[in-house]
Amino acid sequence: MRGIVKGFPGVRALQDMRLSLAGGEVLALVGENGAGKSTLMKLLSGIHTPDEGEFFLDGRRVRPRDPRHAQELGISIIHQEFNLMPDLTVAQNIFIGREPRGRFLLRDRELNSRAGELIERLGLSVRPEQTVGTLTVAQQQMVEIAKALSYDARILIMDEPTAALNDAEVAALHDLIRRFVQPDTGVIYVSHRMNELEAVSDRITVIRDGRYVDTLNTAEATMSQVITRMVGRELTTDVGPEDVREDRETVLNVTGLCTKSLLRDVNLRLRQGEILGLAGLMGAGRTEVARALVGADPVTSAEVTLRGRPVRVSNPADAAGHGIGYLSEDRKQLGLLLDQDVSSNIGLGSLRTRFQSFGFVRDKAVRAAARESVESLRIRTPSENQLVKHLSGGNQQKVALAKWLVKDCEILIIDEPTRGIDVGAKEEIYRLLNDLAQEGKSIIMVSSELPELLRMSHRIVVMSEGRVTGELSAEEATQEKVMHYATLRPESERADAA
Ligand SMILES: Nc1ncnc2c1ncn2[C@@H]1O[C@H](COP(=O)(O)OP(=O)(O)OP(=O)(O)O)[C@@H](O)[C@H]1O
Repeated sequence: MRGIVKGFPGVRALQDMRLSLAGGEVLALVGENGAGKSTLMKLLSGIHTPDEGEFFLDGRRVRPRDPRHAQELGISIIHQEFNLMPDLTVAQNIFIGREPRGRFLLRDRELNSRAGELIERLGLSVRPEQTVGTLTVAQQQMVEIAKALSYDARILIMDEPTAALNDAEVAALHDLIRRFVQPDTGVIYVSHRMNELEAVSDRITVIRDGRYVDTLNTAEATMSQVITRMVGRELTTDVGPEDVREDRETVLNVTGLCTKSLLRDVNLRLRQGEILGLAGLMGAGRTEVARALVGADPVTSAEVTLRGRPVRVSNPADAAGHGIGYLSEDRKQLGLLLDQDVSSNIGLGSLRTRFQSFGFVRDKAVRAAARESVESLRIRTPSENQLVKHLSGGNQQKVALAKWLVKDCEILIIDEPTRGIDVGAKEEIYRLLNDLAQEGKSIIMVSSELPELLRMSHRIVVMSEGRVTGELSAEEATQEKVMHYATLRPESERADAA
């Protein structure tokens, strides 16, 4: 691709952009939130059309008109949010819209056998007749890959494919990518996770502010070179938790938290000014704890006290009323109003408490607070008046976080706060969280990125299969110790103790 220009109203998303993918390679595409990665990939896969620029495939000039045309050219894209039908089987999803004709039973048998071949070729751990809705996120992603392959894709684009995967699943995905790459196929891998680039890519193309910056050979590059090119400045990564005194008041105390589906007898204590990390593998129950605490899911039993006083939190609005903020891990449910502007979204949660006097909303104050957040979190937007739906994924996440930072909560429960957020902005968020803790706010942070938890938490509570299996202070916590507790089967632990 060369000379690519793409604009949206008020935004120059890409200018004079270029990119080349060789046969047999995995090319990583990196850049800050809003740098233009998704836009570039959407041009390549025919979702948007460029204002200017040329595409060449095997030296021949092409122009993907629409997604179907791109697919015919052998270009497939797997988005962060999958395009799968949960009620259909794996085989039906792979061949959706292309089912063989003929009698129903025969048709299903042929579908299953064709899907079976694909699955075997890729060595996937799913069966053709499984219903997609019952699969894990990692397995659903495998179905997406099988689907892309069934179109004889030669170029496979993966947009942040590991955002919802655990370490073992990431390794399995990287294996799969390696198997997919043949001399005449290639993969473009968009990710914010620097350590994965080293593991999976051959070359790394860096873009910044919609422009091409550089392409490096992964084997020869250091990650700090990549990061410096990405953010255009040196990054300091020295923040970590400041000490919290042991004698600080307990703000939130939870005992015997149980839910119907998963949680068994969870006990948690959160002190003032503390960042408490919640660790565990996917499905361990971390998100369930967060949701139960803010009343987003029903609990079967729990005793919750806030500064020693028993409280009952029956829904997230209730929680907010008690000064408990909750940032969901789910992008689609971040609590953003996509059709409203950045400023309204940031101010929304605090209208009554911060931005209202004599019944009038102080619009100027809301805008000033929004501008401050835009600056401190480096939210990439033409102004605070831009509609949130026009922001890139990572920038939407920042707006969601800003909403809670502005609201001035006593307790902040944040689930995967830096998912999809670029390295530079991560540092800003860590700094802000630390400042909040210093001011005496208390934070529960759920994250599947262990290095992030180890760096940020004063204490780490580890869960497995719906129970708390261990607790580690910042001094004693290591990756190995956390993993030990995270993989402990609570039953066997009890057997050990006996
Ligand atoms: N439909 C649209 N209308 C207006 N602006 C848009 C639209 N789509 C993208 N943009 C803008 O184009 C720029 C590039 O966005 P893009 O989604 O490509 O970034 P990205 O590099 O993928 O970011 P992230 O890492 O956050 O996913 C951003 O400033 C974004 O706000």
